[in-house]
This record gives sequence, structure tokens and C-alpha cells, in this order.
Amino acid sequence: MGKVVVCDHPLIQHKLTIIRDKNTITKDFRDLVGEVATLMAYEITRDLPLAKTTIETPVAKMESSVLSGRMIGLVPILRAGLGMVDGILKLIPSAKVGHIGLQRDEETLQPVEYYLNLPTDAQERLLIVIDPMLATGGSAIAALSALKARGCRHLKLMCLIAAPEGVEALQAAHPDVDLYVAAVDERLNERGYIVPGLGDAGDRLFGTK
Ligand SMILES: O=P(O)(O)OC[C@H]1O[C@H](OP(=O)(O)OP(=O)(O)O)[C@H](O)[C@@H]1O
Ligand SMILES: O=c1cc[nH]c(=O)[nH]1
Ligand SMILES: [Mg+2]
Repeated sequence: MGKVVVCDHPLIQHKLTIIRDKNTITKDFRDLVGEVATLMAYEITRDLPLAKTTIETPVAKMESSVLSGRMIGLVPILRAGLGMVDGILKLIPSAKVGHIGLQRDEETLQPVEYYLNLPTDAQERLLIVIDPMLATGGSAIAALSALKARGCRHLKLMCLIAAPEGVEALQAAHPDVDLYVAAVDERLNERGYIVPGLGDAGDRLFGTK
């Protein structure tokens, strides 16, 4: 079973409170989502492997650590996942970025794929799928399935807020994928929104609606 890591650092939790507040304006919402993504990138990269290399400081030779594992790729789920990309790239500037477009049908709550573009070496990379919201889990599950269908095997998922229903569905569909979240909320409402959540992440990020 994939692990669920709740990133409970005080800075993340403080910023998440402002993100959730319905009175937070678009600019602040966007800035804070980016900042939380940077802080969460620190957590999701905590177990990256290191190797030793020899360098010379101005004073002496030394053995020092460098990253030695797979190269990283980010795969934001459009639209709302875009809001987290730049924040993560601040810590992992060499990551390549693929995109998957998924729109949840408002009636059926089923995700509909409309776009997919991946780095040519995506299969070799550790791919971090990014979406602020894990509600029913349908979009993230579909994104991970689309990546697996193209041979990608090293996958993690980063979200801001998850519903318990989404976590359960994710673990059933993709037990090999670890989930990093800032919060797991109470439940979904009858329209498939996370309660208390933050509303529609895409609309709040881009000022639509
Ligand atoms: O877990 P689920 O039930 O699938 O719901 C979560 C999805 O819904 C939202 O996207 P939306 O369909 O609103 O698209 P948008 O980002 O373009 O607004 C959100 O960003 C997730 O992708
Ligand atoms: O609460 C929710 C659920 C799905 N998508 C969102 O943006 N918010
Ligand atoms: Mg939306």
C-alpha cells in the first residue's frame, strides 16, 4: 500500500489556512499555492538517494553528497496543477515538465482526458503528478493510469487537500503510489466538492467564475 504523508509543517499549515479562506484574492491564492508547493517539494524529495563525490573546497579536498537517483519529471493535471509547478521548480530546477489535461464532468464527476504531452524520457524519470485537489480521486487515478499505460513506473502524487474517499480510491487503484498532501479533510459533498476544502482550485487560481 502506498503511504500517505501529511505535510504538517507549521508554515504549510498557516499558508493553507489563508488559501482556504474564501476572502483570499486571486493573486494571494496563486502566490500561496506556489509557496506551499515549494515547501511540499522539500518533503517529497526527502528520500532521494545520494552518492559521494570528491570536490576541493578552498581549504581541503572532501567527499561530499550529490543527488544520484533518477532524474525528476513533473506532471501537472490541467488546469489547477499548473499553480504548483513553478513552486516545485524553485527546488528542482532541472525537472522536465509534462502535462495532462483532465476535466471533471460536472454531472457524472468522471474525468475526461483532453491533452497529454510527456518528456521523451518520461519512463526513466521519477514522475511527480501534481494537482491541488484529490476529491473522488478520479482525475488523479486516470492521470496515473495514463502514465502507466505509456510505460512510466516511478510515480508519486502531490496534492494540497484530499478527501478520505479520494485517498481510499487512490490506494485501491494505485497501491504502488505514495501520496503527499497538506491536509486530509472531512468528506465530499453531494456535488463532489471537498468539505471544507477550498472551493474550485482552478477557478480560484485563474480568477474564472
Ligand atoms: O478527484 P476528482 O473528483 O477527480 O476531482 C479533482 C479534480 O477536479 C479539479 O479539476 P477540474 O475538473 O475542476 O478542472 P480544472 O482544473 O480545469 O478546473 C481538480 O483540480 C482535480 O483535477
Ligand atoms: O473541492 C473540489 C473538488 C474538485 N475540484 C476542486 O477544485 N475542488
Ligand atoms: Mg476546476
